[in-house]
Amino acid sequence: MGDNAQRTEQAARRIMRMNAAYFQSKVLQSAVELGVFEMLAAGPATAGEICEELSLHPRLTGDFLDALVGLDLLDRADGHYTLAGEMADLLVASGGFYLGGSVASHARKHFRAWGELTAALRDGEAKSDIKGGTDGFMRLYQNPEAVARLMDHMDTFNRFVAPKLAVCMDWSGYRSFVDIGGARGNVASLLVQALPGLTGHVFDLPPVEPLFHEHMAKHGTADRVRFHGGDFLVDALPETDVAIIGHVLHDWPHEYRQKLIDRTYEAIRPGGALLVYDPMIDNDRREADALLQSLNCRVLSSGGSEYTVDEARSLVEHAGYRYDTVVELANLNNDRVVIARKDA
Ligand SMILES: C[S@@+](CC[C@H](N)C(=O)[O-])C[C@H]1O[C@@H](n2cnc3c(N)ncnc32)[C@H](O)[C@@H]1O
Repeated sequence: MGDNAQRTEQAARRIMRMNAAYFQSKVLQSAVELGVFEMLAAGPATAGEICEELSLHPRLTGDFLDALVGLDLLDRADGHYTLAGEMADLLVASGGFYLGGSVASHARKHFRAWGELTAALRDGEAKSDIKGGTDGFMRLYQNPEAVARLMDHMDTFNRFVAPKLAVCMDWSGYRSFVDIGGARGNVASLLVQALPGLTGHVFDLPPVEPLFHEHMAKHGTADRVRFHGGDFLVDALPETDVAIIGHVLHDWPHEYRQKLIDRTYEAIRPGGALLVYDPMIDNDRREADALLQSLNCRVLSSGGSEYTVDEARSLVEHAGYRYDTVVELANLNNDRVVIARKDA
């Protein structure tokens, strides 16, 4: 084959891989939804046993299970399927670190919304039933199953953020922080454990409070972190040395982002700091991951999008902060944290 033909074939292969990348996502999501990993965590099983236990159709079961073997999620020996190791362990709810909540959230919410990307690109509308904003979250909090999925999904990502926030700046002069939109307090809880001198506050919508208390009790941090219920665009934020806003700004249009950052400036004591983290876009707008993440925000919430580091800088400077630095967290979704200072 000539060079040209080879290049064409390689390009075609790349396109076709991209085109069918969702096959893998859907096999993974169905395996989680059907409970394949939970069942095999209890012990090996044959295709027939899995088919019967999970009420699958015999015609599809073999290909489905063997595809999971091909994707290194299951093993097969002597006609019995077992979990393949570390990746499969992350999909078993009773294991330490569980990614199944996040996978389920993608199956139910993200995948449907992304299915309408073409329409969204034309009409600019979010394609999930929860379109973001305070009302969107309040509607979501009426559905306990959806809330549980959202909390699991958020904690999947933020559990790797907290240890990095603990070392991204010198906290020694600070005694308190407030995590604004801090949900059930996972970041706050991990942060007070990493930084023993610190008192934490979480500010979130009132329906989150019971989930917060449950989470603090589970993690033994109830005496170190306090919950404040309210609307962060309207109600007074607690006075603090450090404010954290993570995975929040990308749900909101520019004017609301600015309003929230302005409000933190009022709440932070002179000499304090603001930490903003999100999967920010590089200033050159070339990194595909953050840009795809931005489209994800746009199909899920009206007015949501990722933003560049320069845009974050301009938000904090406009509020009166001194921009300090940006730190790459190199975590699951490549968050960047912008650190801004309020002069003493
Ligand atoms: C995507 S989550 C981010 C959670 C957490 N900061 C993290 O990094 O995983 C957004 C949070 O903002 C909260 N939120 C949304 N609108 C709010 C509002 N108007 N006032 C207070 N909290 C709000 C939601 O309840 C939710 O917990």
